[in-house]
Amino acid sequence: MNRAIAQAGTVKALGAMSGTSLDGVDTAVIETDGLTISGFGETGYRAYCDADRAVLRAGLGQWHGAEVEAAGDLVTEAHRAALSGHEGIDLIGFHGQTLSHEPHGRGTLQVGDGAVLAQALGTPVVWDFRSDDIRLGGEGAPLAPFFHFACAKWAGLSEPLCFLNLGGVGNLTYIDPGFDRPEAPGALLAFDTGPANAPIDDLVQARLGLSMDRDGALARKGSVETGALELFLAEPYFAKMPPKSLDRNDFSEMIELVRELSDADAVATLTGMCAAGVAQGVEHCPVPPSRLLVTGGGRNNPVLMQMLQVSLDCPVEPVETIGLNGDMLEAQAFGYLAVRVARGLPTSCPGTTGVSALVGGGVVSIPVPA
Ligand SMILES: Nc1ncnc2c1ncn2[C@@H]1O[C@H](COP(=O)(O)OP(=O)(O)OP(=O)(O)O)[C@@H](O)[C@H]1O
Ligand SMILES: CC(=O)N[C@H]1[C@@H]2OC[C@@H](O2)[C@@H](O)[C@@H]1O[C@H](C)C(=O)O
Repeated sequence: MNRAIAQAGTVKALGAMSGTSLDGVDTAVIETDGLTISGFGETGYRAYCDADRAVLRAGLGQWHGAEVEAAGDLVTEAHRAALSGHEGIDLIGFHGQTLSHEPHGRGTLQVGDGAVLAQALGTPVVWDFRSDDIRLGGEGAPLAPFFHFACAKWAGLSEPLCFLNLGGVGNLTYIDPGFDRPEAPGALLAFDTGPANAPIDDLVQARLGLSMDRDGALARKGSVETGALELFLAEPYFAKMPPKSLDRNDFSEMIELVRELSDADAVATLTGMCAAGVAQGVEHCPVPPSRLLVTGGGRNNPVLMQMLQVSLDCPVEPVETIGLNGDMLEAQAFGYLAVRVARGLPTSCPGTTGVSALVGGGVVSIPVPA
């Protein structure tokens, strides 16, 4: 019996995440028993080249067909390369690449084949983390909150706080570390706050051939167009109570709201929309958070971080402030969640996805000896 699938003890899990920004594959080792974090190990990053990104972009919003197949093959191969070479791994947590997400419609689609990876790498792989949650009426996302809870415990935090991921999409996790289990009612509240970097990336790519507004250089020169911001916040999503989640392109019409603006004003306005979505989301927290710990690439954007700081009454800091690696938190999360799935522990609850009951969904693929 594989150690990681046994019912106790700390194991070395290797997590992998390819997120909605389509920037590349993050990999990270985490030592855990599925409850507490014992340590963080080596990390890796394999960037997608422009040709890779074009294949993935062609699959966005699709559910079937040649573009989905091509994206899936690319993701599997990219992960086979990225996950090779790590020593002494007991279990792999493979998220795959989300192409489409419509939890109360067609469901959710993450491409990449964990069974192929298990066989190629000779290591058990946990994958397809979101489907069971949706089958039980949940949003299927966000799933990192159970890991954020473990991180808060690892850091010895005791006051209610929030983790905020600023990737292509933003997601917020409210945590009350006073509880001893993430699934305890009241321990967690989580949801997607709105678009984060995806619309900014898409606009600067289309207008300027840039992959991002690096360091907020453009936003710094621009001004937020308040009319567009008000139209954005009038979107029904923001009045909706959690649970709620988003597809990467749910707000792609935002680009229309800034079409007539200069590059700097358009980027500043999209950045302001991201911050406004977060500020609106924090209002849902049961008590005001003592601090907001920011992870994901958006924490590197000083203009966005400043907009968040002036919008909130608590300190807004990168997760590095408490010794975490904001580039790798999602990869670590799927290593952590993989151990939980393998050991029959929940990975989502009503407070994080609106699922009707605790669920620890996922497929465990075991390599067949040659
Ligand atoms: N120095 C920087 N300045 C501004 N933005 C940055 C910087 N570094 C990264 N970013 C932004 O962060 C994005 C990547 O963030 P991240 O890797 O967390 O996204 P992801 O994990 O793919 O998305 P998600 O969490 O939604 O799945 C980039 O596409 C870019 O927009
Ligand atoms: C369907 C899907 O892949 N959603 C992603 C996306 O990217 C950020 C946000 O929206 C979050 O809800 C989720 O990913 C993170 C890893 C999560 O599940 O916690």
